[in-house]
Amino acid sequence: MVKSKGLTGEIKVPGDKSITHRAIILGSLSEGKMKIIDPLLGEDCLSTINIFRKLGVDIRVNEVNKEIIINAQGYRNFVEPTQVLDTGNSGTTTRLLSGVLAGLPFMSVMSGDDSIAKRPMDRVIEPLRLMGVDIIGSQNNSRTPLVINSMNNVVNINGVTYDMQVKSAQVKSAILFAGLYAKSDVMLKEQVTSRNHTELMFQQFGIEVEKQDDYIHLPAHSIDKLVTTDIQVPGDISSAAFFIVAGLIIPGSHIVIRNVGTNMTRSGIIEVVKAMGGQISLKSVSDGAEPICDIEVKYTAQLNATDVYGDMIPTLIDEIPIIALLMTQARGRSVIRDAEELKVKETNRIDKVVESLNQLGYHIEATDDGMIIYGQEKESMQSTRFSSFNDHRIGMLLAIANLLETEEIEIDHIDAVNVSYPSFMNDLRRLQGGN
Ligand SMILES: O=C(O)C1=C[C@@H](OP(=O)(O)O)[C@@H](O)[C@H](O)C1
Ligand SMILES: C=C(OP(=O)(O)O)C(=O)O
Repeated sequence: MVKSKGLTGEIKVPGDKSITHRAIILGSLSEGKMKIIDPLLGEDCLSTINIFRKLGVDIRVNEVNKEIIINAQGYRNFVEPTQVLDTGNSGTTTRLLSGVLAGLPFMSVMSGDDSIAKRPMDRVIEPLRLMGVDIIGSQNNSRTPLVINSMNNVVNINGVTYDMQVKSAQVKSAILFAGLYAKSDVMLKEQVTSRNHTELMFQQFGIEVEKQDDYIHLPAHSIDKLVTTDIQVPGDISSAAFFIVAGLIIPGSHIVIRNVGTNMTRSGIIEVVKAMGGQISLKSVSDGAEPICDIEVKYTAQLNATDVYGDMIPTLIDEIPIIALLMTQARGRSVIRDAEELKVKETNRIDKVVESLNQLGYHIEATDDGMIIYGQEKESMQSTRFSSFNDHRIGMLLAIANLLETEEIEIDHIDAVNVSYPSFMNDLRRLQGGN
């Protein structure tokens, strides 16, 4: 007997984190008033907002209407910050802003929390230096704090032709943001296509970024083409993922998740659920720059194992913790590979997912680039005291995993969920109550 009854009802998850960050950045760089509708107001996006406020941008948050209003004077009117810019727990803020700050005629210093201090920054420092940016980082240019300093207050950024070595949308975006100010074109090639929200939003702001053969092409002096616009943010599929999986694995569940962003570079979890035989269906709501769907899931008694690897990994990288739980419920052995990037997230998510699911009694093993999950093999829990390790996605994974247990578990540092989904526990309770 599982503890929870089925989750039922409708839900709207908060706005997409990646899209909200990019809208704050582009709205701040442009001139004029713009609105971000249904943004994520989680801690990571608030870190991005606070940094632009320190650069002098007028940004208001209306929590009631769920809007961010930016009244910007353009990047030329930014002021030199007098303090270290705090990126909190947000890798996206740190990496994307390293590209943005590169084009500003002053010195800025960025650093974040203990987790950010461990995350690799050489991946952005190296390409930015190739573009002529004066950026240094601690630990031999590999970690925060990052110091970005325009020589004699003159910005001099070159374009670059660059074949990316890491599978990372944050690195791609850092180069593209720096490339906005470049005096020659940027040509960027990815090994594997990562989320393309930066490219799509550049186009919404009037910038002619386009794919040329295998390269993303950004013309020189693109910053001068920026025209501000309002941005409607779709629901975050990475947040929806927790309820997609809960709906599939908790007996009696039937959930509709409204207005979720289903951009193909992000929606790998849908393909995984289909491959496993999960009851899921999508109904298109809008087919604009970022496609939006309602997603309906129903409890599925018979799920089959599947493997996840290669080009699929960037399309579901943040969902892997909760996909691993889904796989524990499937018949057979599932393998996740090519996912070494998980080791450099808020925590080492290969280790922390395996440790947490093992403690719950599941049979799962860590590998060098992923994990092996032996479905439907469960022993009793080793202890009821767990930790999110200050990683929001591990916290939410544990809260959903607990629904399958007869005993209540304790999750230390569950507040970590505020990074990407502040209303997560409330939404979960609401679905448990059936509305
Ligand atoms: O560009 C982005 O908004 C993000 C890209 C991904 O990181 P990487 O680019 O490091 O893979 C993802 O894990 C992160 O949550 C958000
Ligand atoms: C990895 C994540 O975010 P970031 O890299 O922005 O810290 C995440 O949200 O799971």
